[in-house]
Amino acid sequence: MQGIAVRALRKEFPVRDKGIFGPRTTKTAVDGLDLDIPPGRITGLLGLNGAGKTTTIKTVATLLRPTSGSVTVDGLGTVTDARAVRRRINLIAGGERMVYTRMTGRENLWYFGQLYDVPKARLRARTDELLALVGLTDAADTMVERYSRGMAQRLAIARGLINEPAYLLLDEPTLGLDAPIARDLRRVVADLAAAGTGVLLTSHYLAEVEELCGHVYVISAGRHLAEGSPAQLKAATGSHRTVRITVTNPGEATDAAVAPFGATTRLLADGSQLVTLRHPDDIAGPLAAAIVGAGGSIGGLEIAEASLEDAILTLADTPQAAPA
Ligand SMILES: Nc1ncnc2c1ncn2[C@@H]1O[C@H](COP(=O)(O)OP(=O)(O)OP(=O)(O)O)[C@@H](O)[C@H]1O
Repeated sequence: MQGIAVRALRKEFPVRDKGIFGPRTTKTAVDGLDLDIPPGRITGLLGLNGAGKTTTIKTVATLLRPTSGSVTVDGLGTVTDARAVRRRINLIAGGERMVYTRMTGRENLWYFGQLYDVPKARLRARTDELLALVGLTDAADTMVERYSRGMAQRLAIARGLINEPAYLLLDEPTLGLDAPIARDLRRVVADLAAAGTGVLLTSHYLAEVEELCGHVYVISAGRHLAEGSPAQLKAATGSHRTVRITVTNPGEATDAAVAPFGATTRLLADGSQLVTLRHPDDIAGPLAAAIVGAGGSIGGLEIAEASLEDAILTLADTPQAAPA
């Protein structure tokens, strides 16, 4: 069976409630999750802070053992066949650099390549390819302790690709990266997925998720909340477009004309008036016509499409999103 299959995954951590002498309890970080990460698709995993995303990714990466339930990668269990699973996957976590500072960039890739059993003949070429891919060719023989934060993070991305993983696990991969490098990384990830790599992505940058992901799971308190393509999630939550119209000659007639649409108006510092309307339909035309009909002069019109961010915020606000 191809793909990563997460089935009824549950992960509890032992915790002490009030300091180290407090009573022992357990914290349930993941509470019965089912996820499918097929080859060739970028699958998003979204949720607010503490929803259980990192715990899920670490469990898929064989770094944590499930309390119950299972994770399989191409049919191989992450507990029973951990070694074989590790050859098929790799993890890039934006917050952690996961590279050695007392080695050069090239030495790091060489070292990790050997850990992943990349054949030596292939490793030399692969190292050069990856250093070029992340823009570190010139810094290849510099100690990582002299790298900037962004350079170290780019090296961590190259490290994550060293074994040409069939599945790539990305936990906030663009966290703290400069915009052009983040954009390059997104392109690399999209190309890898187009070539057949299965990707699991968590990111707080919802525009990034919207751009890349074919399917998104939304979780809350370790449980499944919603899933679908970004377009389906937006439709399901009834996310609204926002229309903003600037009127250069404000007056009561404009207020009266836009009121039936449910629009709000606000006077701006330059004396113009901003009319704002959130609506599921394409209503900018009739709204603008009503303003002009009432004698208003339009100085600007802007339509912001509904975003995945709106959809996630709507989901987070729904009662079932609250932790039980
Ligand atoms: N080792 C641990 N011991 C105890 N509790 C933990 C441990 N790791 C995670 N947790 C708890 O499990 C829950 C889920 O954490 P997790 O890091 O998986 O969430 P997340 O969705 O990745 O959050 P964020 O967006 O903040 O990174 C949180 O309440 C967290 O405090």
